[in-house]
Amino acid sequence: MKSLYNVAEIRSIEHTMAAALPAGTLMQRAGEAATSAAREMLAGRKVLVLAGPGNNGGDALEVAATLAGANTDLDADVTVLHLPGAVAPSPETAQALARARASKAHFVDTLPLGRDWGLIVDGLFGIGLARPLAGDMRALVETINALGRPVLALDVPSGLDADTGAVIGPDGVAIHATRTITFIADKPGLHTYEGRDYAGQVQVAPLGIDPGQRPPAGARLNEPALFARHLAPRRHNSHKGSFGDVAVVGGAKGMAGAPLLAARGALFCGAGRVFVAAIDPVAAVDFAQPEIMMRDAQEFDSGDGTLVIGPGMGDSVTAMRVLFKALEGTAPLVLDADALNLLAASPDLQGRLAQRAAPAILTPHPLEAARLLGVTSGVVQGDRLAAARELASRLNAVVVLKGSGSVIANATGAAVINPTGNAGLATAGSGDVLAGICGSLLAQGWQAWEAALGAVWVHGAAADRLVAQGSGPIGLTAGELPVAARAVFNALAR
Ligand SMILES: NC(=O)C1=CN([C@@H]2O[C@H](COP(=O)(O)OP(=O)(O)OC[C@H]3O[C@@H](n4cnc5c(N)ncnc54)[C@H](OP(=O)(O)O)[C@@H]3O)[C@@H](O)[C@H]2O)[C@@H](O)CC1
Ligand SMILES: Nc1ncnc2c1ncn2[C@@H]1O[C@H](COP(=O)(O)OP(=O)(O)O)[C@@H](O)[C@H]1O
Ligand SMILES: [K+]
Repeated sequence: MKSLYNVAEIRSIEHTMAAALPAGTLMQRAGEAATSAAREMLAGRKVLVLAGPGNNGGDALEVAATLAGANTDLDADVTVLHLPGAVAPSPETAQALARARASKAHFVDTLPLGRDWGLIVDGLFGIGLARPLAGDMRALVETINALGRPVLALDVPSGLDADTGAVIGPDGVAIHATRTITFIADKPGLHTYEGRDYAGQVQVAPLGIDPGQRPPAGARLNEPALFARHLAPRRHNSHKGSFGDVAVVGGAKGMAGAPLLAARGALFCGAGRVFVAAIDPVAAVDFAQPEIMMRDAQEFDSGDGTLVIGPGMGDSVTAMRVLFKALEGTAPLVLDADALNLLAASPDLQGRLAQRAAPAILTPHPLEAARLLGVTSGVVQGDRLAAARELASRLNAVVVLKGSGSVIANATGAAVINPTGNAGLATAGSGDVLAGICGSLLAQGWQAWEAALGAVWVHGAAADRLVAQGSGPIGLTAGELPVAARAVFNALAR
């Protein structure tokens, strides 16, 4: 299981472990693990080690001491930019400083000129960063980022909030790492919002702490194991009725494509029968996808089928009426796009949703989530896990808060961050496809929680597959996703 621990949880594990080990052991282990990572990354002799005032700086000093130690086979030329704080360092950091001072590393207090570093080790700040980087520290981070050299961040890229993935701001800066070696356990902020861009490749160094002995984490990374029980080869003796009906409700004038994309998402991920119930019907058939049955939303009765409601739906009286009827009914629901905006404008509809017994998945992007919560999208992005959990609990639904590192949360407070997907998905219509995939899995009998996890994982993996094949990220189109999702899904089911 890929657990994600927040700073309070990490501190508590650290506290327990430190009490059971000789002083300084954890920092020495952090230094050893980081040194191995540094050796793998070296792209030249010259190494710059940035050592800040706290224990993150202590880790960096351990790395410097080992890379430039008497026993090393490396011919590294190590420079330590040491930036001690006003208060005395912890005993373990003081010990690391003494070791680094006794090594061949040379110490400086301003950044040397030149840009030919074979590696930069970022040990400025870790999980103890308490406020935005300012003054000289800010200028240093900006200069380091402008050098464009390989950077190994220790624990967390300095300036990034390990809980939220936000650069600590307002208008903050953070180190852009090539790779982050994070200690004790993985952290949510490395995988969502700005975290993926700043952390680069993430490696976990457990420091000898047995994952089995850690308390349960508040969040985790999405992986097929979380929805694997629904992944089974199809029985020979099956028919289209075995895989459920999906009806996509949407498509106001000028937005007919959105429900078609959702319908294709549903079809290519295995729903038995797929309908589009259009608010403003424009075509009797989708010639590119004639399997999709076209209906008029005002007359359509979906029976027990799953409803995906919202793509391109608009905010007309008809749209409102159709949404109201859906909330009154007992069908499993996926609420997306305009359905979420209509919901945000109506506390009555929100109350009805919260009281439904049938499953519901909501797929807001950050602005839709902000409207539902009555805050700005900045507030939502500032703590994506909290926003997704709050929405899920208020509306008694599974919530997918979309964007880099989508967060899936449920009403009991569970939160999962999705690692698949890439910026190729930042294109109109990709969210519609996701909503359709969610509906498809619900229609095939998946529980809402697992349907959301599976759909988000497959949707992201489809985009990753397209990029690997050269069809993106630039210019990847939403219409390519359903076929790629089918390939991903079948590979999983096998
Ligand atoms: N303990 C252990 O067993 C282990 C710990 N480990 C390592 O320790 C790291 C946590 O260490 P930490 O708690 O010392 O915090 P850290 O991130 O170094 O920063 C705190 C310092 O920064 C300062 N400061 C904060 N914000 C600032 C700002 N904006 N601008 C300027 N200064 C600012 C703050 O000063 P103050 O706020 O008090 O003024 C304080 O001096 C963790 O990420 C991991 O790398 C590993 O070795 C594993 C074992
Ligand atoms: N940088 C990114 N990394 C991963 N996924 C992304 C990224 N940008 C967008 N996405 C995904 O793409 C989809 C976009 O959905 P949405 O914003 O609703 O767009 P639209 O309404 O145009 O379809 C979501 O699933 C979102 O998580
Ligand atoms: K750091």
